Amino acid sequence: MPPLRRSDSLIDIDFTLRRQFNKQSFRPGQREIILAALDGKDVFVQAATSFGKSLCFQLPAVVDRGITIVISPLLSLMMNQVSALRAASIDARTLNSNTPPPERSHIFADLATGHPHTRLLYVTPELCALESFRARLRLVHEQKELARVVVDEAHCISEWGHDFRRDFKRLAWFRQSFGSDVPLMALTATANAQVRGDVLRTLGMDTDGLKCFATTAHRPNLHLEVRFTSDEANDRFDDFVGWIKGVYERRAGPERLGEVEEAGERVDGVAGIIYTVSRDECEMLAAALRQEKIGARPFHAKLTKEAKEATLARWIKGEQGWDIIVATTAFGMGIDKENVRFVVHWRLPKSFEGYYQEAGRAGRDGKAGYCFLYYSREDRDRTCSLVTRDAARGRGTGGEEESERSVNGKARLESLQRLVAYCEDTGGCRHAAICRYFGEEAVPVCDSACDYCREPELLRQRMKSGLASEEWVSTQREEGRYDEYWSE
Ligand SMILES: Nc1ncnc2c1ncn2[C@@H]1O[C@H](COP(=O)(O)OP(=O)(O)OP(=O)(O)O)[C@@H](O)[C@H]1O
Repeated sequence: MPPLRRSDSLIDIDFTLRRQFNKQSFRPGQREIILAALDGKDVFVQAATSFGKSLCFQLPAVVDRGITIVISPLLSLMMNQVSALRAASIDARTLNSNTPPPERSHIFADLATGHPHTRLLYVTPELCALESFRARLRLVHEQKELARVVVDEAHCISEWGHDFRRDFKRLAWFRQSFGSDVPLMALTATANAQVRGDVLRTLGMDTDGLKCFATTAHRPNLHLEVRFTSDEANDRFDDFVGWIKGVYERRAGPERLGEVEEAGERVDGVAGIIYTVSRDECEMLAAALRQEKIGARPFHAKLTKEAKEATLARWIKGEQGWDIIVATTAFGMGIDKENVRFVVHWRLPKSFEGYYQEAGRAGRDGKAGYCFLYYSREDRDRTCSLVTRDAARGRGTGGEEESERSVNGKARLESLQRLVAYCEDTGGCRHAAICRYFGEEAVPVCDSACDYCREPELLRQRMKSGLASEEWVSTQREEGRYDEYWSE
């Protein structure tokens, strides 16, 4: 039996938006998605980073009867969302490895009533694979109180995606167990046609009743640029310090200072993220920037939970000295700070999707965000050897796992190659290249928001003078210089 629904959701949603979510109006597309969900449809949402996808399942969860289960790949992402919802007096909770025992008991007792008070329960895909948890959900379903199942970052389902996670595939269980009684919603910012097809098939959403919403991946407020470099030039640090100090100087100048002070900001209060690939580089770079009196702090998986939480909280608050996070990719999806003004990729990321997800942390308030990526051919070879090594890891495991890994390895390598081609392409708009990558036919309007559209000739010159020649790089490669160079 399908869960009971409220019938007056049309009236409810504007009121709920203002009262519980403290937002004045829906962004384009949100209302339609929310109404389709409230209508009991399966919904697939593909929308650019910062579109406001979370509201599309959070609001129905508040308006509808029953509990909404949200499956998410990252603990930090779940914790951020749960604390924001609880601050808005919405009964949201999370069950994961960090959940304290009393909270865990509370959630289990709540589910055991069959009529849970919890509106949204965030869980990991691993938990959904456990029989004990499944039994609890069956009980809630029997009471017609399982309102919806949401799969966030749904691209993790597909081995053709850059973030494939085996346990996401097992989410097929929901449709197999509950049929169309329990509507599903899957959301992602980064899926190509193949990944999309996999998500829909795996979850059993590929039916006539499905409502698909896809918006462009284009983020017109992101200024995209590739900065070319080489091992020999080794000039990233000076280049970045020159750039950020230039930004501070302009903010301190007569034209901008009044505006900066009026907004209650500091001249050097420019929030940003620098992505590095290794822990050592992350630590060293943050320390070197602090030596230059730039407020940079490291963030990587080996820091204690307390250190990470403190760093994140101070950066989000915009405290002096905590302006820039220097991070490994441990700091990625789900970071929702609205005034991040720049994202720098210190080295070539491992995938096209990863790059665009991370760049998408900039400019979430709709104002300009600067995204530049330092690209060298030596890094290209290092990253390629890393991705190839990762792909080889599953060899010999046999069966389904081996075949998944081999597909995923191939997909990752392909994605990296497309990113390399993007970096070395000096013949067209960056925004258009990104939209093409995600399978869009329409060409976005760039309005000088990329290095090509601003100064195509300069871009070509910069590439010519900035990169090492292929001959040089291949000699180095043959000598094994790029092997085993990075440890994450
Ligand atoms: N209707 C709205 N009015 C104002 N702000 C909104 C609205 N909807 C969402 N937002 C805000 O937009 C920001 C981005 O939303 P959200 O985190 O859901 O993005 P997302 O689409 O999941 O992006 P990503 O894929 O990058 O994580 C949040 O701060 C959210 O509060």
